[in-house]
Amino acid sequence: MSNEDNVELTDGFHVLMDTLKMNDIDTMYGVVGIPITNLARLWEQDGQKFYSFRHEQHAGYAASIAGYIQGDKPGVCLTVSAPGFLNGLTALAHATTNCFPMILMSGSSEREIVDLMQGDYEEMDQMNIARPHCKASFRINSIKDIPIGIARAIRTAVSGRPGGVYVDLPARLFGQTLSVEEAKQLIFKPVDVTPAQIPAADAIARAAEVIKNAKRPVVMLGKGAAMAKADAEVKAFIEQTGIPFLPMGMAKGLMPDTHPQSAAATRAFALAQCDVCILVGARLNWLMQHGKGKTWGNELKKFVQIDIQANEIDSNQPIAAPVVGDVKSCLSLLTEALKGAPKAPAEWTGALKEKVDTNKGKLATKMAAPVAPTGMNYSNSLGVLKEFMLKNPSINLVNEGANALDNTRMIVDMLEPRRRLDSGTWGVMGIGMGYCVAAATVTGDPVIAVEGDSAFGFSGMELETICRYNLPVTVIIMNNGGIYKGNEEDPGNGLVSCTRLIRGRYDQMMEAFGGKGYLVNTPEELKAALEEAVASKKPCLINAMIDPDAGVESGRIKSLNIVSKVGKK
Ligand SMILES: CC(C)(COP(=O)(O)OP(=O)(O)OC[C@H]1O[C@@H](n2cnc3c(N)ncnc32)[C@H](O)[C@@H]1OP(=O)(O)O)[C@@H](O)C(=O)NCCC(=O)NCCSC(=O)C(=O)O
Ligand SMILES: Cc1ncc(Cc2csc(CCOP(=O)(O)OP(=O)(O)O)c2C)c(N)n1
Ligand SMILES: [Mg+2]
Repeated sequence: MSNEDNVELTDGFHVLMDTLKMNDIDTMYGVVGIPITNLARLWEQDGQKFYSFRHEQHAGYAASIAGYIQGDKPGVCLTVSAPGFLNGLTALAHATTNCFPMILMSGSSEREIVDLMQGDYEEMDQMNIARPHCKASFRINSIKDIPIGIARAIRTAVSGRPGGVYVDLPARLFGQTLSVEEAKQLIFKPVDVTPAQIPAADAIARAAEVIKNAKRPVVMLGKGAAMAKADAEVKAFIEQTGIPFLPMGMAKGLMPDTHPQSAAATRAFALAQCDVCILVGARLNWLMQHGKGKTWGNELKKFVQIDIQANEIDSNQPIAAPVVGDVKSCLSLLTEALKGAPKAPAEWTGALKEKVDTNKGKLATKMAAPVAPTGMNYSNSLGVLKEFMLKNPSINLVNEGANALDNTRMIVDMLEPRRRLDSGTWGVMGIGMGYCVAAATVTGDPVIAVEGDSAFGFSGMELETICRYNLPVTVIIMNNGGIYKGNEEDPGNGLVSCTRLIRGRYDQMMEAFGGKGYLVNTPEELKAALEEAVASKKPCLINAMIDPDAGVESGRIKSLNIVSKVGKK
C-alpha cells in the first residue's frame, strides 16, 4: 500500500508481526475475536503458527510452559480484551509465580474511552489490572513504539528471574500506518537478553568453605536449574562432590532419577538429617516447608543458596552462604573452587543409599500387587508407566491432580531434563491440555499426560484442540470418580458429596473429536493401550479405572487442610 506521495506503507499489524519474527518468535497460542482476529489471520498467512484454543486460560498455560521449555524465548499468548484478557491473566500470574518467561498480548480499548469509563466494547483498564500479577505491564499506543515495546517485553520476560509480561494493544494501533523504510529502521533484536550473571568471588569462597566442612550435605535441585539448562554444570558439580541430591517435581530428570547419588527415595530422612542443604534454583517456599519444622529435623540447617534473584536470599530462613547469579555461572565457579576437596562422607552417603534401597523395595512390592476387585490403585497402574518411561525417556510427561500428581511424581522416574511438566509452585489444576499442546509443538516429541479425573475437567475441552492439530498426545485419566477419592458419603438431604464425580467415559469424549479412546481396568490393559497409543503418534485417551477408595484427600499435602474443631452446626 502507498500514500499520495507514492511512499510504500506498512501498518500496526505488520510492524508487530515483523518485530516478533525479528526476535525468533514464530508461534502464538490464543483465542481470536475483536480486535485481534485479523492479526491471527495475517500471522498464519505469513506462515507463522497460531494455535487456536477453546479457552484463553489454556492458551496461556501453553504459552507459559513453552517459555519454560525454551528458556531464552518467551511463550506468547494472544487474546481479545476484557474477558479474554482476564482468562489469560490466570496463566500470566501462574507464569510469574513459576518464573516462566511468557508474554500475554491482549487487544484493548482506547485510553481516552477507558479513562472516562464511557462503556467501550469489552472496556477494561487491562494494563493496570495486569500489573500486580506479572513482572511488567506495558501498553503500546503508537506504531513507532511497537519495536521497543516488544523488545522490552521480551527482555523483561527472560532476563534475571524470568516471568510473565503483559502487553496491551489498543485496537486503533493495528490500523496505524508508517513508511516501510522507517519501520525497517525501528525494528531491532535486543542484544544478549539473558546475560550471564556472575557471582562474587567471595560468595563462591564462602559457599565452598561451608560445603567442605559439611558432614551430611544434600543438594536440592529446583526447576530454576532445569530452565537454565545447566545440565552439564549440575552433573559436574554433583559427581565431583559426590553429594546426594533431591529434585523438586519439575527438576526431575535434570539428573536421572536412577542416578546412584539420588536421595529422592528417602526425602524425609535426607532433609531431617542433613547439616548443609545446597539450594540450586530452588526456593525455600511452601514446597520445602519454608526450611523449618519437622521436615528439617526441627533445627536450622546451614543453607547454601544459588539463585538469580538477590532478594530471594533469606526469604524464609537465614542463608549461610548466598550465591547470587545464574545457575550455570555459579555452579561452574563452585565446582572449580571445590576441585580436590574430599567427596561427601561415605558414612552419610552409605546411610542414604541403604534407605533408598529399602524404600524402593517397598514401592516395588506395591507396584507388583495384584489388582483388587475394586480396581487398580495408583501404584500398580503407574508402575506400568514407570517401566514405559524408562524405555522411552524422550517423552514429555504432563501431570496434575492430587493423588494422580503425587503418586506419578514418586513412582515415575525421569531420565531427561525439562520433560516433567506439572502443577508447579501453585499446585494449580488446569495446566494439563495447554501444557500438552505446547510440549508437543515446542519439542516435536510425544506427550503423555497423567491426569486426575477432576484436574482433567479444568481443560478437557482442549481435547478438540489437540485433535484439530493432530498432536502426538496420550492422555491417561486416573479415573477414581472423585476429587481425591470417589467414595465420599453424600451429606444427606439429597445432596451429593462435593468431592464425587461421575466415573465418566472420557475415552468416548476423545473419540467424539476423532481421537482414539481406550477403557482399561488392569495394568496389562494399560500397558497395551499405552504402547499402541504412543506408537500411533495420534491423539489418544486412556481411561484408566482406579479404585474410588484409592487416594488421600489432598494427597501428600493433606496437612494443609484446616479441619473444623466445632463440627457441624
Ligand atoms: C510438598 C512436596 C515437595 C513434599 O514432598 P514429599 O511429598 O514429602 O516427597 P516426594 O513427593 O518427593 O516423595 C514422597 C515420598 O515417597 C518417597 N519416594 C520418592 N521417590 C521414591 C521412590 N522412587 N521409591 C520409593 N519411595 C520414594 C519419598 O522419600 C517420600 O517419602 P518419605 O521420605 O518417607 O517422606 C510434594 O508433596 C509436592 O511437590 N507436592 C505438590 C502438592 C500439590 O501441588 N498438589 C496439588 C494441589 S492439592 C490442592 O491444591 C488441594 O488439595 O486443594
Ligand atoms: C485451579 C484450582 N482449583 C482447585 C484446586 C484444588 C485441587 C487440588 S487437586 C484437585 C483435583 C484432585 O482430584 P483429581 O481427580 O484431579 O486427582 P486425584 O487425587 O487423583 O483424584 C483440586 C480440585 C487447585 N489446586 N487448583
Ligand atoms: Mg480423582
